[in-house]
Amino acid sequence: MARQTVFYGAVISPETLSEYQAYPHSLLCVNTSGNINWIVEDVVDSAVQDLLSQYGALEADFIELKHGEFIMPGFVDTHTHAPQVPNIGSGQQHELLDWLAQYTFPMEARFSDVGFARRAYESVVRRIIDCGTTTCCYYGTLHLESTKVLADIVHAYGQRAFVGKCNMDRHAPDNYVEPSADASLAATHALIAHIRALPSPLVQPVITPRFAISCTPPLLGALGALARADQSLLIQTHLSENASEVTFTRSLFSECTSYTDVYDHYGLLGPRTVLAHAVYLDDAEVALIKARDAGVSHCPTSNFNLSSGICKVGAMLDKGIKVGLGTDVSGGFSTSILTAIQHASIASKALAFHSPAPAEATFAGRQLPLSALLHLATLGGAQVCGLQDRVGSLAPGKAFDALLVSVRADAGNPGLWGADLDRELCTGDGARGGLDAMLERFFFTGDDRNVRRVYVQGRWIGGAEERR
Ligand SMILES: O=c1[nH]c(=O)c2nc[nH]c2[nH]1
Ligand SMILES: [Zn+2]
Repeated sequence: MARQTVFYGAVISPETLSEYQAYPHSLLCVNTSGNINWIVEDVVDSAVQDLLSQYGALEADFIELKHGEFIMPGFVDTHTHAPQVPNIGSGQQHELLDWLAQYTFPMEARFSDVGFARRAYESVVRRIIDCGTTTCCYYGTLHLESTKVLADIVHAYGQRAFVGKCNMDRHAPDNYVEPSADASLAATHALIAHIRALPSPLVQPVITPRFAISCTPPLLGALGALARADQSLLIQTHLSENASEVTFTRSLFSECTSYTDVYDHYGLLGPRTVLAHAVYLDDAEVALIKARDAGVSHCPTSNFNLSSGICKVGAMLDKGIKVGLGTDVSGGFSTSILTAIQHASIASKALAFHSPAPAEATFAGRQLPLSALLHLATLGGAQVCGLQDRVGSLAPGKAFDALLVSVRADAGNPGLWGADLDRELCTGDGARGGLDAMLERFFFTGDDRNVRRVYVQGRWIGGAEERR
């Protein structure tokens, strides 16, 4: 941003799993570095000029939000596969291992063609940004050059992201497998060097062993050693998604006490590890994840779609485990975290049908409240990828990674027209001025039409409204 920008209007931001801030009339100032400078809540119109003067912001760009619009933190997608976006909506009658073999590996293999990868990734990244994802953990394919292209595109489009070259040296088709652990490691190093040479630090590399089945013990060991040697690297992988996968993994690693223990054994389980799915865990595995302070990416759309199962998120939250949301395309059929929010809510309700809440539980066995859904989609995701001090909520000193959301009729989403017509709903009673109702409607009936603007580090990078 060349100048400071001040937004005047409704601001929503998570605080804890049980509470969030919702102020209908805030002033929020973004400085020229794209960080939030200051926020003043509950500002009446007549006080705006005085406050701008007091803060030395009379020259700032001034954006006044309309009735039915609000600012909130951008979504954090803690797990998705960029090369699988072209496969969205196909092969969904299969469970994980058949789906990988019949649909996923053949599509990913096509990314050996760098030209194909460039065309695909340009549209994939644009689509994910326009859904409101300001930080994204991306799996690429096995291919070094194509994954460099993915990182370049993410960087050029201005999204905050982690980009990983998938590691896979066994149990894969001949045309889509790495020749050795050494080759896989060398390509991983080359991708890390490439990403770190990009002009801005918004894009970071991530160690990406596909899952234990796909990696030989020497490869897992080498990646664990890399993670130990470079403590700034994130690790992402899949854990315990599907019953057949768990059985196969246990047969491959009989020396380990559990699937989770495989990653721990090879030095891949720590505070910077993002574990996608975590559906079939026993108590000892949950305790191990907590002890290592690893984070879980809850991917409910994928878990329903591939008939995998339901992650017991509430129980993990009660234990203090970090949890965020993942779209997991194309196991999941939507690039939008809004869909993951909807399915996280349904998943919690489905669990509650069968296992009512224990007396001491806050979240286990209960439907997730709106506050927890907001937290999972933003600050929880930021915690999972170690970015909680930079993003995930709106506070002075943090980066302005944010969405300008509209639930107005002119956003063009017929599912939300009532929110505009019904001023009582949007205005509401009391200090929160109907913001709870607007947020709930956005989460459950909103889509990318309602994501009017997407900002990362103060830069307007996408959304439905045409950029200047
Ligand atoms: O949902 C998933 N998508 C994948 O691509 C994958 N690979 C291993 N395990 C996986 N699970
Ligand atoms: Zn996945």
